[in-house]
Amino acid sequence: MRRFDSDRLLVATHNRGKLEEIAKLLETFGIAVTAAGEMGLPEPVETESTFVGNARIKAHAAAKATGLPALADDSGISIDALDGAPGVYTADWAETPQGRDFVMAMHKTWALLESQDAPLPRLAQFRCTLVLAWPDGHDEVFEGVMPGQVVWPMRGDQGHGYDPIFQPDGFDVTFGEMDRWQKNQISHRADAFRKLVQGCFT
Ligand SMILES: O=c1nc[nH]c2c1ncn2[C@H]1C[C@H](O)[C@@H](COP(=O)(O)OP(=O)(O)OP(=O)(O)O)O1
Ligand SMILES: [Mg+2]
Repeated sequence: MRRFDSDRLLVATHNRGKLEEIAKLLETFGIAVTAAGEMGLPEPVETESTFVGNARIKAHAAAKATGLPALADDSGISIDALDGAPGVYTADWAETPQGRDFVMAMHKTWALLESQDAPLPRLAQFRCTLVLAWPDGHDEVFEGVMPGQVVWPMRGDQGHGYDPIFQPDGFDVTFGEMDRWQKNQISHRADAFRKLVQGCFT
């Protein structure tokens, strides 16, 4: 495993909610973040059907374009009663001609569960795959998971994406109701970051 040895890391995401969480997670280790958007890097098309495949596309595109190591996060929610959907397509379910609409996507998700009469609790996992890529093509992969359930109605406005309908195991609040930095200590992203830090920063 290759060690990352700098006080600044390029993060290949165009999602502001994710970026804030990642910046906070890295701050703990004295690492500042540069976002791909700030460097004018384009958002690559995510053509793979796995989290790791799409994280690799994003991380390697940014590393190649800049000559710097780059970190990408591909994530999503997998719902048991929907055979793991939306999964890799979590962001796609929110796409509209006007941009992403997560409220619409959450309605769609719940309506689908209702139409299938899915039993309660509606078990689900948030997953996060991190890829740290170097310009020479080498990379490291780390995966995190947070089990929980999809709930309705939507609750809370603290987070981003599908946070208002995801209640993590062991809590009676949704990610959307949780203090953002508390979420950031227990989430799928935090789980993957713990492994990244163990593998590459220490
Ligand atoms: O902690 C989370 N809390 C709520 N929702 C979340 C979370 N983590 C991922 N999600 C959802 C929304 C996101 O849109 C999609 C991931 O899609 P994904 O392609 O990995 O990210 P993205 O397109 O938003 O940004 P980018 O690819 O530039 O990193 O899953
Ligand atoms: Mg994306």
